[in-house]
Amino acid sequence: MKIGLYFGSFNPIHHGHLLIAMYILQNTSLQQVWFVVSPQNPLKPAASLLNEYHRLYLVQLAIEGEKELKALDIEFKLPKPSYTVDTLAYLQEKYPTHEFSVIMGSDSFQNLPKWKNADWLLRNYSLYVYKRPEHEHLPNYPGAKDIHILSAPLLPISSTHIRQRIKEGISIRYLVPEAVRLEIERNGYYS
Ligand SMILES: Nc1ncnc2c1ncn2[C@@H]1O[C@H](COP(=O)(O)OP(=O)(O)OP(=O)(O)O)[C@@H](O)[C@H]1O
Ligand SMILES: O=C(O)c1ccc[n+]([C@@H]2O[C@H](COP(=O)([O-])O)[C@@H](O)[C@H]2O)c1
Repeated sequence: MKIGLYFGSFNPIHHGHLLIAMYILQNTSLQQVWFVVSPQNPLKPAASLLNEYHRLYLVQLAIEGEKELKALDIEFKLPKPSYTVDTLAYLQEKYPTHEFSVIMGSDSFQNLPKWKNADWLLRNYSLYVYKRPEHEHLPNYPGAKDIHILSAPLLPISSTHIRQRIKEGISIRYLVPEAVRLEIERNGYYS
């Protein structure tokens, strides 16, 4: 099966992420999208991170009932911080018959030279890249296997924006699925 891996902190997951996943399923040959929740991005501070199991549960709530979407906790058991190439090697060994590709926003795509073994990743995996505002420039990476640029609809929201709103006591209704909002509010996350 052809699987798109959507790596992220998902701190928390929001409609921007979900819209991309749906766009991928409807407009590419990928058959499933797996959200890989990263406990710790190597390039981001850990300070504002909600516990990884809570973030995973929020993803599960967000995708409940969607057969083509899955939430993965595999990086929880791998060494931290989470290097994408290590996770890819692990997944390929665990699911030898699946063909994996990597989905990312242009912010992550611009940052690729800072990633561990980025050349290996680019040479061996197809990437599905969509443009995010203020990250319009797409660098050219010679030797890359296959880079699909998507014109996906983008919502001008981010997890940072959502955390900020919660801190300021502003509603996050409609920015995240309702089940996610209720779970965040019930537990007082990010406040
Ligand atoms: N509104 C959005 N539309 C499309 N993609 C998004 C959106 N927000 C984040 N992404 C992408 O989702 C992936 C995971 O992102 P991440 O979990 O860091 O979300 P984020 O909203 O960018 O988080 P933060 O604001 O905490 O940095 C990244 O590839 C990022 O480019
Ligand atoms: O492998 C790396 O060197 C690397 C460097 C930066 C980010 N990543 C991964 O990219 C994903 C997106 O990160 P984030 O925090 O922007 O959602 C997340 O899974 C990170 O672990 C991976």
